[in-house]
Amino acid sequence: MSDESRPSPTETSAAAHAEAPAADRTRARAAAVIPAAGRGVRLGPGAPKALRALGGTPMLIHAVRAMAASRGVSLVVVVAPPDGAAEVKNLLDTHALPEWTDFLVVPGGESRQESVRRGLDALPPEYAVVLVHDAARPLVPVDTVDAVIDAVREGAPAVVPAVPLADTVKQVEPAAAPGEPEPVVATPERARLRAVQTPQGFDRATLVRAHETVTDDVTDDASMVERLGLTVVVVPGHEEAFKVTRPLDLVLAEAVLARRRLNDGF
Ligand SMILES: Nc1ccn([C@@H]2O[C@H](COP(=O)(O)OP(=O)(O)OP(=O)(O)O)[C@@H](O)[C@H]2O)c(=O)n1
Ligand SMILES: C[C@](O)(CO)[C@H](O)COP(=O)(O)O
Repeated sequence: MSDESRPSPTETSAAAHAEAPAADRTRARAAAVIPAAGRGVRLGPGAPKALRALGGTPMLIHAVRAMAASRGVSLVVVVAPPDGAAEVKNLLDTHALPEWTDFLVVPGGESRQESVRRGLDALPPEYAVVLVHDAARPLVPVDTVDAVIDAVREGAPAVVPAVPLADTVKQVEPAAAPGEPEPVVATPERARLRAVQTPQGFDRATLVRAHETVTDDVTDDASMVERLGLTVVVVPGHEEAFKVTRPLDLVLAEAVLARRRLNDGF
């Protein structure tokens, strides 16, 4: 479908989707929630991080395309910066996106957790599988997205893509006062640690329950499911699914994109 004929994200209708049996996740349709409402303070001054350009295209559009590239994803819900929903709708209307995916835009909240919850609240009922993907991970390959969906469809309540660590990690005691040292209290066995990426995939009912139950601040959605006492399954992540957090990450992302364009003959 051309950009001109694709329905506006505001016009996308939940009724357009067929009902999937709640108990059968093997063929369940997946929706991706993309929290994109962060400021990007660690990236430095400028527009909200998701709206900053990567290879001339907003980072958010890369992230949306990464989700929509999967045939398993039939709805993408973008959680926009609170005052940026109109701009995000306009971006989705004016960039080429796969025709098999519908789009919704909702305003975000004060924290990532709150933004994800708002995205969940906007989901039409027929989606039994939900991915949560950071706008700040614009270059995740489609194979990683598909692996996460497959693992949820096979019955895991929660799935995270993860990679081994290159650095040794130390646990420290917080400094007693600013400028004071942070003594090391432990060195976890590196071979048992993983750096966790997104998209994280969930049985929808489980993720909704996790967000209703866990109210304290956490840094990812899977940890909320862990707190329910459920098992979170790990699938292989990908080095290109890194999070753009600091300025150097943007340099790396530009390089990865340039390499892809070279390989694709653009
Ligand atoms: N209130 C918030 C905060 C974060 N996010 C999203 O959560 C993802 C991961 O967060 P992070 O990389 O920490 O982004 P920021 O919060 O923007 O970064 P910073 O902490 O540097 O400001 C990002 O896609 C970000 O847009 C969100 O939707 N709503
Ligand atoms: C969800 C996440 O990307 C998993 O690694 C990460 O925890 C987000 O952390 P942030 O501090 O909100 O960037």
